[in-house]
Amino acid sequence: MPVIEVTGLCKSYGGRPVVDGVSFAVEEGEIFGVLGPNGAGKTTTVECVEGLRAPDAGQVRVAGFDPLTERQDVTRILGVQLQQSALQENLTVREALQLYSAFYPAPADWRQLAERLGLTDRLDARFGTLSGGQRQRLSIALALIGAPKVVVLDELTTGLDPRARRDTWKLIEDVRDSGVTILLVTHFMEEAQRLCDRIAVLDAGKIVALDTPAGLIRRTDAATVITFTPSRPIGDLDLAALPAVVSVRQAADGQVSVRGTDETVGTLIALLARHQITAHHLQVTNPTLDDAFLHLTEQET
Ligand SMILES: Nc1ncnc2c1ncn2[C@@H]1O[C@H](COP(=O)(O)OP(=O)(O)OP(=O)(O)O)[C@@H](O)[C@H]1O
Repeated sequence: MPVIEVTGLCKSYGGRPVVDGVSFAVEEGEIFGVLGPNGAGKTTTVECVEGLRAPDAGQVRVAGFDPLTERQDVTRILGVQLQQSALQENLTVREALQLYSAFYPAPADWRQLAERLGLTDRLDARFGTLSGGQRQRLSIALALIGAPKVVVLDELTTGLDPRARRDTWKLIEDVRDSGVTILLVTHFMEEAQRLCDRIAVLDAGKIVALDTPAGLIRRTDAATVITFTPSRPIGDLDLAALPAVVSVRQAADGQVSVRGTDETVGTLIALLARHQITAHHLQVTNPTLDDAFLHLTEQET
C-alpha cells in the first residue's frame, strides 16, 4: 500500500482552480519530489496531505487515513517541517526539542536526534542566535521528533549557502536510509536530481510529468553536446553522418561542437580514432533536470 495516496485532488481559491485533478502515490521508503514553477500549487497540494487545507474534491490518504477526519492517526505518522517563524526567538534548542517531544505519545529520543543533526553543542543556544543552517537542522529535528513514518519537507534548503545545502542533503539521505518516507517540495533542480527517487512536475495545478529524474531527462529534446578541438581538420559531412546528430558547428578557432545523443558520443570517438585524430579539450555535456523542467513547464504556458 502506498504511504501517501492523492487521487483527483482539486482546490480553488476565489473560484480560481490552483490544484486541478492531481493524483499521485508515494511508496514506502522513497523520496518523492514535487517540483514546479511559482504558484503551480505545490504548497496547496502538500497542505492538503498534511490536513491543513480541505480539498474541494478528490481524496487524500496517509497510511490509509484521511488527514482531515482522522487527524490524530495522521499526526502519529506524519512529521511536518515547521515554518521557521513558528519558533520563538528566545526558546533554546533544548527547550524546543523538549517542548515538541511532549506533543507525542511515543517521541523519538530528542538527545539522539540532536546528536544526529549536529545540534548537541547548540542545545543552550537561543533560536534567535542560530545560523540559517542550524535553524534548518532544528526544523528537520522537530519534524522527526514524533518518530514519523513520513515527513513533508517544503523548501528545505531555501536560503542556505551551498555547503549547508549539501550537508542538509546528506542528512535527508540518512533520514531516508533510516526508513522514513519523504515528500519534498523544492525549487532546486540539483536538489531534486540528487535526492528524489521520483518527481511529480506540477504546472498550473496539474501534474505534467511523473517519473524518475533520469526518466524526466530522457523525455526532453535537449541534446548531449560534445565539444573538442581536433588535432587536424575533420569534414562536416563525416560528423553530420554520425547517428542521432542534430547539428554540427565548427568555430573559427577550430573548436567543433556536435549536438546529438549518448550514441553520438561513442561513434564520434570511434570516427576520430579511425582517422587518427586526437580530440583536445574534449567535453561532453548531458542534458540536466533543468532542461527537462523548462521543456515540461514551457509546453503548458
Ligand atoms: N489562501 C489562499 N487564498 C488565495 N489564494 C491562494 C491561497 N494560498 C495560495 N493561493 C494561490 O494559489 C496559487 C498556488 O499557490 P501555492 O502556494 O500552492 O503554489 P506553489 O507552487 O507552492 O508556489 P511557490 O513555489 O511560489 O511557493 C498561487 O497563485 C497562490 O497565490
